[in-house]
Amino acid sequence: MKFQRTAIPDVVIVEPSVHGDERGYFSETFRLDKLEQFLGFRLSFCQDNESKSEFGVLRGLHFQLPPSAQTKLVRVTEGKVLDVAVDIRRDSPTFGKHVAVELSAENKRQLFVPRGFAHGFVVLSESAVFNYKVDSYYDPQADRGLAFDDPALNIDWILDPGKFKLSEKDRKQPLLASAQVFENSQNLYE
Ligand SMILES: Cc1cn([C@H]2C[C@H](O)[C@@H](COP(=O)(O)OP(=O)(O)O[C@H]3O[C@@H](C)C(=O)[C@@H](O)[C@H]3O)O2)c(=O)[nH]c1=O
Repeated sequence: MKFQRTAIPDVVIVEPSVHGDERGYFSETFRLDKLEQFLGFRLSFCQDNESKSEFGVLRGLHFQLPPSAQTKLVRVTEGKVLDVAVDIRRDSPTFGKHVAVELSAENKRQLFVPRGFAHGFVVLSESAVFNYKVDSYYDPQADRGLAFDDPALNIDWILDPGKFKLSEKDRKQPLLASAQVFENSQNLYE
């Protein structure tokens, strides 16, 4: 299992090892000990999620505010997506910047998205199954979002704008400038 920091170092690409043989392959898709050792802090994932979406579906950008902030470890088990994490920790040198990584069933890559980030993805294949772990339970009161097409974020979502399929909620998410964000990144993992 390999870990690779991205341009925003707190966001990490995880690449599980794949052991192929004549039967197919075997892969450890999650190792808490190795992840914690790489990160240098403890995690406690408590909920697993799965969604399936068709081509052009864009889910995001989403986050939960403290005390329900969520770390996400995300992967794709069918199809291909562009996965995006936006730093919304106001005191961070990369506030408003994002990381975009292609995740697919084929490349088996995972993205570690820490608390303090907004997260979203767009489906680039006919359909995609998206699986992820979170370390805080779903809390609708704390659920917040950001407009995926906020010019201040400048995210290249690859597809033509007319192709996006969004939920009602995601069609009216606020711009970063008016959104409630994470004011203090120091205590996010206390
Ligand atoms: C996220 C979530 C939703 N739900 C319910 C609420 C609603 O009825 C239905 C669909 O919810 P949403 O429209 O919020 O689902 P979705 O747009 O897939 O939301 C997800 O998007 C990605 C990008 C993320 O990063 C996730 O954290 C999550 O916010 O599922 C739960 O019961 N538990 C959950 O953990």
